Amino acid sequence: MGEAPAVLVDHPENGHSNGVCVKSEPENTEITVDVGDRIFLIGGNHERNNFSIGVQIYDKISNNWFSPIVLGTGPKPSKGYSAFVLEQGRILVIKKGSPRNDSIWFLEVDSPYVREQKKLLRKEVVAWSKGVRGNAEKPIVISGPSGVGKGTLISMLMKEFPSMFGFSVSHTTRSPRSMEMDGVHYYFADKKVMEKEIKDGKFLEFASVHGNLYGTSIESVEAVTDSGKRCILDIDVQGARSVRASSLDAIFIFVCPPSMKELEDRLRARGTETEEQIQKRLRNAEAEIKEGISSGIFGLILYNDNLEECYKKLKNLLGLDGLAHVNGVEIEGINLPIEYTVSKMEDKIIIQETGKETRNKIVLDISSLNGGAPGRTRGILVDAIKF
Ligand SMILES: Nc1nc2c(ncn2[C@@H]2O[C@H](COP(=O)(O)OP(=O)(O)O)[C@@H](O)[C@H]2O)c(=O)[nH]1
Ligand SMILES: Nc1ncnc2c1ncn2[C@@H]1O[C@H](COP(=O)(O)OP(=O)(O)O)[C@@H](O)[C@H]1O
Repeated sequence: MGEAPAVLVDHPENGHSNGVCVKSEPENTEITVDVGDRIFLIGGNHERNNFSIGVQIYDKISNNWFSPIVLGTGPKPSKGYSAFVLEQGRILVIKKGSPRNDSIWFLEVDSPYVREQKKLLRKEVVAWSKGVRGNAEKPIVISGPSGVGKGTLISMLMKEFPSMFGFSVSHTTRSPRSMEMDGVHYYFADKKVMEKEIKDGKFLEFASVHGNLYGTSIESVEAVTDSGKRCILDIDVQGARSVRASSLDAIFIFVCPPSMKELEDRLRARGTETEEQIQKRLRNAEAEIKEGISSGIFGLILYNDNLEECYKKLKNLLGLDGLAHVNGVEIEGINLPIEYTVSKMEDKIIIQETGKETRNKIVLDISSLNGGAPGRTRGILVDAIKF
């Protein structure tokens, strides 16, 4: 490997590290990407092993090839690749013929993380990070009036996806219900102790709800995140407002009842509150629903009429059934067509199906990427257009 490859790089802005479009031939098992003084060869016969594609670097100044340390779990070899150089020292790699949860990857070549690792390891370093659609891994805040079914929906989600979700256990000064366990449903706290901890900055948010103090400790959320799970918070509208103003980048779902009468029936049927408590909850419900719908805090509103249908919709919103609504368009994962051309226009990657009468166009919006190696790169928005 003593010379530069016959480059299939199309670089109208030669020498710039941003916005360079690289074309891939349909069946290229490798791709070269030009970034400043370097050419990155991704894939090809230089695979690290069968499990992850390899990366080689050609240094234009010294005319030398070398192998960097490749951090992270990279993509498996594929039938072909397309690649684009993005800002912040990363290369977007689109894999051909891959399952939809494995088609978009980022090779970080000069990101802050890679620069830090280079310093630490005193070697050339690149790092893989898988691209994740939308906000798939953000914590989920679920609010709604008492008795609407938040707890029921959350239990269903945790039961079906036990390794995926973790519940943020709140603190409360209310008394436990007969089936509730300390540390599982709530931390049942003494008011004075909880107030002191709030003062000490241990809480992400807190609120007085139906006459009791409730709050989410920072520790509760961190414990879930540390275990690698996606955190679910069941908190009231005031709490949701505080979380929105905090640094926690969450998605906000508000659950509405089909009617006030149905809400009342559910609360009574649950049989966990006294008549007085039920009346208080119902009085508060109207204001909560009004605020939930009109405050702009909640990006997603669910109507819990038929439980199964509502649960299905919830899974759909969270992308758990392979379907997700993005800008009102329903599409299935990032399922790339078999034959396509790919191009980049500013912050959008346009993948256009070829060779068929009905051609699908998929647009990946990469304008608000976040995260990255050593974790996932999040924030890809996907839109699909049929024409
Ligand atoms: N702000 C805030 N609200 C919470 C927290 N934990 C629970 N809540 C809310 O407090 C309200 C009462 O909860 P709970 O006593 O369990 O009664 P339920 O809603 O009738 O099941 C609900 O709206 C919960 O969403 C919390 O940590 N912070
Ligand atoms: N869609 C639904 N249809 C009928 N009953 C429901 C539905 N969703 C929940 N329930 C019932 O309503 C009651 C209140 O639900 P729960 O999950 O405790 O509400 P929340 O946590 O919002 O206070 C429970 O007895 C639950 O079984």
